[in-house]
Amino acid sequence: MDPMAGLENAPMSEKLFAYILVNYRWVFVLLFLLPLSLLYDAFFYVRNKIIFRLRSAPRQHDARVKDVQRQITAWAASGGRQKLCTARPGWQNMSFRRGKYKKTHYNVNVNLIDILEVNPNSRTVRCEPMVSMGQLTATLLPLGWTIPIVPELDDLTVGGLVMGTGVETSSHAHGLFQHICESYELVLADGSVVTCSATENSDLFYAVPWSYGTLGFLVSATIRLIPAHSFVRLTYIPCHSLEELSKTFADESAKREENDFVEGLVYSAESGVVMVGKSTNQADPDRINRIGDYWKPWFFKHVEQFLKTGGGVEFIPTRHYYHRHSRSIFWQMQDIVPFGNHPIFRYLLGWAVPPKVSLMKLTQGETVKKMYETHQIIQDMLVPITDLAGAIKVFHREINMYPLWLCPFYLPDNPGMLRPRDDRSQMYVDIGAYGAPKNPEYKAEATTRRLEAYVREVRGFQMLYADTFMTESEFEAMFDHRLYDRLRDKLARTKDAFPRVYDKINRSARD
Ligand SMILES: Cc1cc2nc3c(=O)[nH]c(=O)nc-3n(C[C@H](O)[C@H](O)[C@H](O)COP(=O)(O)OP(=O)(O)OC[C@H]3O[C@@H](n4cnc5c(N)ncnc54)[C@H](O)[C@@H]3O)c2cc1C
Ligand SMILES: NC(=O)C1=CN([C@@H]2O[C@H](COP(=O)(O)OP(=O)(O)OC[C@H]3O[C@@H](n4cnc5c(N)ncnc54)[C@H](OP(=O)(O)O)[C@@H]3O)[C@@H](O)[C@H]2O)C=CC1
Ligand SMILES: CC(C)=CCC[C@@H](C)[C@H]1CC[C@H]2C3=C(CC[C@]12C)[C@@]1(C)CC[C@H](O)C[C@@H]1CC3
Repeated sequence: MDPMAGLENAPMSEKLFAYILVNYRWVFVLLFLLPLSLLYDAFFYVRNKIIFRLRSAPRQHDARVKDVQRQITAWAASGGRQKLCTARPGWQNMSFRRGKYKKTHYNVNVNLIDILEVNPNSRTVRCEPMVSMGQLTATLLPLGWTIPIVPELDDLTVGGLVMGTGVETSSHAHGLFQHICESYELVLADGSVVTCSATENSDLFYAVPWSYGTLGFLVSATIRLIPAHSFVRLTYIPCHSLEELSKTFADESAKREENDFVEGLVYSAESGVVMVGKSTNQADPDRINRIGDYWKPWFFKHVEQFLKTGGGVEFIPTRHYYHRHSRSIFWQMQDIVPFGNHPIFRYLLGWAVPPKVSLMKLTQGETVKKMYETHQIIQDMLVPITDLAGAIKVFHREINMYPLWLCPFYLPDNPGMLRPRDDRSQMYVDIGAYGAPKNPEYKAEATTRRLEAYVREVRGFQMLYADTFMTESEFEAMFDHRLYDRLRDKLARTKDAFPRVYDKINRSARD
């Protein structure tokens, strides 16, 4: 990254400071953020153990819901002039941005952080909204269960994934995070508590995903469980042309019964590796690879080798597979600790990484933030899988940056914000771009706007944790607001209480 960009006329001392901040950020990360991250995790580990022993969470849930209701009553009693949002501070969420609205809206504390019930009979797990993916896999796997989609990264929360979205490499079979949820319990703007599912208050059930907390507060979600296996048998298929890559990826994604996981990493305009996984309890001991062990190379670097060696098969412990990109935060760690994948670093300090995304966000300061805004792209664009090759060409032209993450997902023709092209259930692919574009013409706003226009043209979607530069009418062309608006008209006080989605996610609403 060029730390001097935008500082051409600044005093020398300021330029030097910016240079150190950006290029030697790793010193601060190693000395402060890693120990802080460890302390933070250790605290919650002990806390969860105690709560689990006391079995206290289910008893406390009703009281916690009443507390959310009480806050809404207090808001109404105070005149209800401000709009409502959750009180979760902006630095804690899994996005580069913080909502400016947190400072102006009425903050409702929805601090519900426990797993309420693991029910093997109904094959469901009931979670409060702040339960994280790391917490969920740590709890469920030892019991022999898992949820069908475990979105990576560890700190993603159930609430954020329901109100936003979640996607993972099992999504070609199971859909998005919303599609594995059986019901939601919400506190609405009039203070009432409702439960919704595909058969009860179904309009609300289908309107909640992608509503970004603008229809009500989620206080619990019931999520489907499937049996967990010990290993993922992962086959690496190297591809040496765009045609081969997109065809292999689409063909493997279409095998919804056969393949439990499908993922692609694109390493250049003409090469990539498609990975196909199958859950199993039997592993060939000679081919077990515990990729999550701290001394192991970063996963995306490991996968790249298969382009040269010609493919292979490995057995990866399931939890290691779920969190395979966590240590390297996909490939963002290479910009933060440039020598983070060096064997000496891995053996000495690999056990302490990654630093928490939230703490990096909290401590990044204006200079680093500006560098990321100008020189990095963090985007996920969702397009019909039939457009994959065309989309990779567009990404190559616009950003010329690798790796790109490919994750297929099945989009059923359900009511709600996300209508598949031609109103027909079909396979989509999430193309994730995280890093510094190599195209010298890259301009954050102009380039992202061109990518957004392309995605609208092919009837795709943009993930909204990322920066969006769409106007409101472009946004409404991408997302179907009919059911959402009907619900906002129908549910008492909702329009007064909550902003519209666009008001929360557009670029000017976020710092
Ligand atoms: C029937 C049942 C009821 C429960 N009821 C409650 C309850 O009322 N309240 C409550 O709080 N919890 C409850 N739990 C969940 C319990 O708190 C979990 O065990 C806890 O969330 C994590 O367990 P652990 O770390 O001891 O798991 P372990 O199996 O010991 O952890 C496995 C590994 O995961 C790692 N790990 C642990 N947490 C994380 C994380 N967040 N991110 C990344 N890695 C992690 C650990 O370091 C360890 O290496 C319940 C679980 C069950 C099965
Ligand atoms: N693998 C993946 O699929 C990845 C997904 N993401 C994205 O990250 C986001 C999730 O991150 P996370 O940090 O967990 O969530 P956030 O705190 O970012 O929350 C996302 C949205 O959900 C709303 N929300 C959260 N909890 C509740 C609740 N209990 N009731 C009502 N509204 C709620 C928030 O409202 P408010 O603004 O009022 O707080 C916010 O608008 C999602 O948007 C997801 O798409 C990011 C990386 C990877
Ligand atoms: C798998 C999917 C769908 C998305 C993954 C997105 C993540 C790679 C990004 C989401 C939030 C991003 C942030 C950073 C890195 C990339 C993400 C984790 C930083 C940690 C980069 C360094 C900055 O100083 C702070 C950023 C916070 C958000």
